[in-house]
Amino acid sequence: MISDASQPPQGGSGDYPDTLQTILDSLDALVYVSDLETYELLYLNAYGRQLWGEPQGRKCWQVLQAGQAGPCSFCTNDRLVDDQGHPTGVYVWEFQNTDNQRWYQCRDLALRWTDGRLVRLEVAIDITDRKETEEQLRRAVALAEARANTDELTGLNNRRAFFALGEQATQQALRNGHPLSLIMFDLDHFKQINDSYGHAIGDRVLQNVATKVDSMARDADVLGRIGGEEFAILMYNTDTDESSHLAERLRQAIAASTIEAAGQTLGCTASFGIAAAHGRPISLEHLLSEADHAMYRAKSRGRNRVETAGRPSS
Ligand SMILES: Nc1nc2c(ncn2[C@@H]2O[C@H](COP(=O)(O)OP(=O)(O)OP(=O)(O)O)[C@@H](O)[C@H]2O)c(=O)[nH]1
Repeated sequence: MISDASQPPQGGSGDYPDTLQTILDSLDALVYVSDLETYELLYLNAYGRQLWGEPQGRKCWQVLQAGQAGPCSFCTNDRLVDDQGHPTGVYVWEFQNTDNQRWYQCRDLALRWTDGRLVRLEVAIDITDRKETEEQLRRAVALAEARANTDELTGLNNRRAFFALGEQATQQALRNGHPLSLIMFDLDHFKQINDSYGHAIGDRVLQNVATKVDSMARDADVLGRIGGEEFAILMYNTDTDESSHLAERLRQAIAASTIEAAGQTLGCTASFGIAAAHGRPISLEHLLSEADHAMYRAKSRGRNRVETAGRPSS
């Protein structure tokens, strides 16, 4: 349409056929034309003039964007022509305007202007509302996913997430021939805390323990609350010496840690079981079962201790 015009329109002047001018000016979309080489803004419809004023021979990056000292780094001009300088067709993209911060879906096209030079025609519609809805949806999905994987009380991975992440880490360790070990622990006589002080205070004890685990484990470890008062730490690339060391430090930290509740200072201890893959093609399930047996050995040998699968008790 525009390339057929006898004169390039000059942003609302009367030298363009009235009806076409009216159509362009009544669009709820930005339409502009700029010189592909010099960036001079040759045409701006009413939508654009209302937002950015008259072009007055200025360049597109001076009028339509903010803070540009030269052609915009995100300019799509080079996508609109091929190596020989021939127009390549419509290029569609989405972009947040640097001046008014609105999001636009832009349809860009190189074409010959009335005087033969190559120009860029852009038709851009405001998609800010759609972008905001998409962003809200993305956040809601991320939140729902996080909630589905997180233990509400402690903020650690829940059992489901622990197994999902743990399975990945186990497979990876087996594939790469890396050591893998697992610490499991269960609070001692926790029922007594609930029975004596109530469930809410029991919850605070669980939160306190979770905070300790979280602060002492490494970022790469997979932590989880896998049962009521049962926790697990899967340690990638770690042998039993290292996991025993962490378990012992954790045991001591939990035993030394207290909370103030009901006018009293409350503490608890935990019993630990450790198992390691030792290069065996072992499943996470199997590893957990070995750690569980070791943990029950710790319970039966007096609690508040660490036992390792396949090693005699010390
Ligand atoms: N406060 C609270 N208690 C929980 C939660 N989940 C499980 N429990 C309690 O944890 C207690 C576990 O009791 P038991 O399995 O008998 O174990 P225990 O008393 O710790 O004894 P041992 O494991 O043998 O040392 C029960 O009283 C459960 O109600 C929870 O989310 N919050």
